[in-house]
Amino acid sequence: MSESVLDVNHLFWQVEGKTILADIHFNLPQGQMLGLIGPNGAGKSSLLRCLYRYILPSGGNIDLFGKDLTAYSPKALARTIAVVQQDTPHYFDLTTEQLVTMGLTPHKGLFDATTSDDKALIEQALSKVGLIKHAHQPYEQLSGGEKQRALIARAIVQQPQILILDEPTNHLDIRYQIQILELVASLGISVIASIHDLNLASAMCDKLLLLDKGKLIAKGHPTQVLTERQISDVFGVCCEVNSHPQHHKPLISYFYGYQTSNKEEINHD
Ligand SMILES: Nc1ncnc2c1ncn2[C@@H]1O[C@H](COP(=O)(O)OP(=O)(O)OP(=O)(O)O)[C@@H](O)[C@H]1O
Repeated sequence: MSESVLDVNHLFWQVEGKTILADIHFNLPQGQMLGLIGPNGAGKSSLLRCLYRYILPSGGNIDLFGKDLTAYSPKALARTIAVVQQDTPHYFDLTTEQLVTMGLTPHKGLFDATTSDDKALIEQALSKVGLIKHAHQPYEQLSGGEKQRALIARAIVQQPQILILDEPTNHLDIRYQIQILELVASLGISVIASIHDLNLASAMCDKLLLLDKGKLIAKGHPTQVLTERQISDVFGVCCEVNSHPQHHKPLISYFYGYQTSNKEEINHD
């Protein structure tokens, strides 16, 4: 069995008297891609924010390579974990290439110059995400999907051991959704990503965590988590789950007609 890089034990987060995360426990095995799924407001971003130490949990603990997350210096943490957040931040005055170069920061001293190896790494990362042609364009001029890909290139340049992605595919067209997640999987590093598209999560992830109202409802292989019953209970939709013809993991077909049944309910009231 592969070694665990991240261990989360009995994690709680309360804010303003509300429990946002309750008793979350899981681990991330070395080299695996773990998908975080659940409806809006389930707590996915909050959990990821705890993992990259943006939020200090109210209880429980997070171990990174067997050491408490709070014991890491900011620089050591940045060398270990790269994060691509859900909302694209603003980087005025930077070209795409300069943004991607920022990935080197945790590996550099204050006066260290960019070496030819660094330049090759940056060019490779830009090429992997299909942005070579945009290298000298201002980052702010990029489309939403291009910005997302630039942030992934920056994370690649950061050479982390763990990559945390909060809805990495939300601005991407279907080709780039598949391509970027395949690229991330091919890096061979451990990944935890929140993903709204359950079929994409099924195809791309080794294991899934299903969250609802801050609680962990299910965890395991996609076939254990993506059952018709669980999808109906948590997302409130009817579906049929079959085996995907290529990867044989769950393929979900959704049924429609919720608006009609809502109207009927409203009329009955
Ligand atoms: N700083 C905060 N203060 C108060 N409530 C918060 C805070 N951060 C998150 N929440 C609440 O915690 C709940 C979970 O939010 P979170 O963003 O983690 O959900 P999510 O699963 O990522 O949702 P989505 O799929 O819509 O992005 C929401 O009800 C949100 O309003």
